Amino acid sequence: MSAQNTTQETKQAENLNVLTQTQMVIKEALNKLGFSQEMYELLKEPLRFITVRIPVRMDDGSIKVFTGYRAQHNDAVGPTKGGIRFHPDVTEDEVKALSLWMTLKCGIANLPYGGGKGGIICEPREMSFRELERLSRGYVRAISQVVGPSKDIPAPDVYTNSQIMAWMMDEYSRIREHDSPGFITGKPLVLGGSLGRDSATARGVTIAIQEAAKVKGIELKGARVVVQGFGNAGGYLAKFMHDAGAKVIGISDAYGALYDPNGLDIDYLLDRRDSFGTVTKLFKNTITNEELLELDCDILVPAAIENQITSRNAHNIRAKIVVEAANGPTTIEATKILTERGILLVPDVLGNAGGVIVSYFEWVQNNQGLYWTEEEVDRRLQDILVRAFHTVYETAKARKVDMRLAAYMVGIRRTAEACQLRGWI
Ligand SMILES: NC(=O)c1ccc[n+]([C@@H]2O[C@H](COP(=O)([O-])OP(=O)(O)OC[C@H]3O[C@@H](n4cnc5c(N)ncnc54)[C@H](O)[C@@H]3O)[C@@H](O)[C@H]2O)c1
Repeated sequence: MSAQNTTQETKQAENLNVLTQTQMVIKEALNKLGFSQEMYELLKEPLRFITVRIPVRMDDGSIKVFTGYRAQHNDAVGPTKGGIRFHPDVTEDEVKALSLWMTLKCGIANLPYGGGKGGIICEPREMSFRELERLSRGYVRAISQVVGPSKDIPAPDVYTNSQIMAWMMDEYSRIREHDSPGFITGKPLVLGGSLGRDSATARGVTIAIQEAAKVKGIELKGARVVVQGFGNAGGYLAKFMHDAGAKVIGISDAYGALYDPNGLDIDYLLDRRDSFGTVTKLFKNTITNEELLELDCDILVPAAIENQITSRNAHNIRAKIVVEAANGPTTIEATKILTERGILLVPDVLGNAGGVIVSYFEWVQNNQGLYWTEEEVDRRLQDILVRAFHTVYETAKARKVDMRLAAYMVGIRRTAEACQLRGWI
């Protein structure tokens, strides 16, 4: 058998379905915590999942019908919470997996929420501003019965932003006939957004990197950092790393990657980036995303999409720390390989929880009508994430499990207990 065949078979054998991968780890986490098989049966899928059809009048006068989803994983702890993704590759399983991850994040950060998530199959990069507005409003009309400030609270995700949140909030407020800022988070500041929400995910990733670097004895000043994805999460993160004195030697977007062993000019790249996080198209000397991931560096941050580190390339990763800003960038198989190789992996449900934590702060501020300073937001975020990092890290050590399984154990426990206390299981 040729080496090429073996690689292909390994790839085929590896489970790349994000939902079934997540279910496997949830099952193991519940087992380790001593919960029953029935608990797994309840938590392996969202409690509620709806599919909607959204007719949109396009600029040329035609009508296009889009498919959207909303998943509500579990509301035993409180209302469900999670972003809305606009992407051509959105699938039912992806939205479900994303909602399960939101439950885990809220559990790790101790927020009074369960997980939710939404998505629309569309190509926003090819739609006009007005078409995007009509699609956003149409989605809210389609899901308005099952969402709300004390039911299910959406937020931004891939290819959605504060403008889209503003349209959605406006549509919901019109339907309900009263102002409802607490319906959605990630809003512009003048519409009840929170200071620090835009950069919250990257701030959280930065805190996780700082704690992981301490554990690994790596000095952040001068550390070589590679970031895959240059959108909301990756762009801010590259900037924060640069400002902390680290050397950002590689960044990428959907079209390619840039590499400079002496450090890239992040401010310049952010300046030239478009609203979809694209910048590499402007350059000739690009490398591929695959090459980027295997660069010699201290800290690697996948901040784009799923299944980027798999059994195919995990042996070639040269970073000492991998912090997942994206959701689901590393497969279960690759997690094992990285852990065996002594690479410290900070999993998504911990690494990128900063987004939902500051979304929670935004919702709290909307509910109380009293707004906080950016310093207060940052201080509270720091407190929660430092505690969460060490809880997960200590669990991994004490239970002799990898960081992902430890994070799942910490994250799922509260929801499982709440289901028991409510008498559901
Ligand atoms: N924004 C948040 O608050 C938040 C919170 C938690 C998790 N996340 C996760 O972080 C990741 C990125 O989200 P974002 O909000 O920064 O999205 P974004 O839309 O702002 O940016 C996405 C970036 O990824 C790049 N990209 C897209 N497809 C790619 C591919 N195939 N290969 C390489 N790069 C690709 C894009 O070019 C862009 O630079 C997602 O997994 C998202 O779920 C985001």
